[in-house]
Amino acid sequence: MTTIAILAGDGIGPEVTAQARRVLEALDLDLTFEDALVGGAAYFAAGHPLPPETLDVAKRADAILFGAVGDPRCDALERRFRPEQAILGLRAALGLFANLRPATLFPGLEDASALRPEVAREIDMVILRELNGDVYFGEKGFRTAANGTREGYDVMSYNEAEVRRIAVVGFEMAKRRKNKLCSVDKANVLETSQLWRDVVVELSADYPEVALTHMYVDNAAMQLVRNPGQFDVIVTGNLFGDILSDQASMCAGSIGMLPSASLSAWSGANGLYEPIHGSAPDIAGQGKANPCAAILSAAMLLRHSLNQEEAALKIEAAVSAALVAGARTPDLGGTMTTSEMGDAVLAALV
Ligand SMILES: NC(=O)c1ccc[n+]([C@@H]2O[C@H](COP(=O)([O-])OP(=O)(O)OC[C@H]3O[C@@H](n4cnc5c(N)ncnc54)[C@H](O)[C@@H]3O)[C@@H](O)[C@H]2O)c1
Ligand SMILES: CC(C)[C@H](C(=O)O)[C@@H](O)C(=O)O
Ligand SMILES: [Mg+2]
Repeated sequence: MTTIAILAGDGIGPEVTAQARRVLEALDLDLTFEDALVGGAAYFAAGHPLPPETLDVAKRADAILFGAVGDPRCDALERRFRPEQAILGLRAALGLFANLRPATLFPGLEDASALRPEVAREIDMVILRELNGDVYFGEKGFRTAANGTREGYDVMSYNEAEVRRIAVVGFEMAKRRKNKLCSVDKANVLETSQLWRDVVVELSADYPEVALTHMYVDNAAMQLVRNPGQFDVIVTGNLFGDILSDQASMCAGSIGMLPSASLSAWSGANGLYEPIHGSAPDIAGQGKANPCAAILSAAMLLRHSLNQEEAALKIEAAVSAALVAGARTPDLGGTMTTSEMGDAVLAALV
């Protein structure tokens, strides 16, 4: 029996996850679903954004389908109680260091992209984001200097083992795609990035067939909108990957279109799958959220954790067919509700 943990979370999380679940159920794969509270929903119900029972459910499951966490009512809480700590806690507890964020333009979405159609059409990349280190997990705090000046700090660091294991995934992915790996850093300013670059260069000796390039993150942000077609696999740190992937989403039409897989090993066992977007409090409860990123995350779950490539392709083809047929939520310029978009994908599932 295969168990999928459903951690729907806050805001539009439960709305989009429900559609992804419907699609998984329709495939008749003999999956069992186990729901657990996470984020603000868990804080209000159980006093903690990642209660031990939820972590247990996540650890026991064969894979996790995650919605989103974040609730404006929690923004003033002590940090350890904030909803966002739940996703950070899961990534750390499960050792999910490799975050795959594919960005492709589905046919017909040229008009939704923020780029000119002929530029947008070329997007077909994966942003591989390191997920267990960087400034996210360094020492952090507030302090007050003797003169009363307040200071906040977050230490950025990577050790070479952390860089090497994500770089290996980057090279391996590039080998399975177009043999192009672009490592994005800020080595002109940051020692963390200099070590990152040195380690990536050392490793490249093992992958002579992969064309390795390096790009500073500010230039990468510019190149992503100038000519996204130049990228195949981008490998980068936690913070840069977070920012660049939101940016890439608008090149591909909408933040509601980009799925992700968070893996603890190249094989993908026990992964966590979630849209790259957040809980979108501005549209929560209105049926406006695009469920495609969540549905496509379910496809990634089948591919990477359950070894069900055929079923994954079926879901991706159904999303594509629904879009080609004109199915659109408001973010894509349409009027469909979240569940109508789910209906359209289900109807296209063959
Ligand atoms: N992994 C996660 O759980 C995750 C990811 C990002 C942000 N967050 C949290 O979500 C909350 C809101 O953050 P934010 O507003 O910066 O980012 P967001 O991604 O939630 O929303 C940004 C903008 O994109 C829109 N949007 C997002 N997803 C959409 C969808 N599926 N369909 C249509 N439109 C969509 C929103 O309406 C909003 O205008 C915060 O608490 C943040 O910390 C959580
Ligand atoms: C909610 C937040 C902690 C998270 C991140 O920064 O990783 C989000 O932006 C994401 O992209 O998954
Ligand atoms: Mg983000």
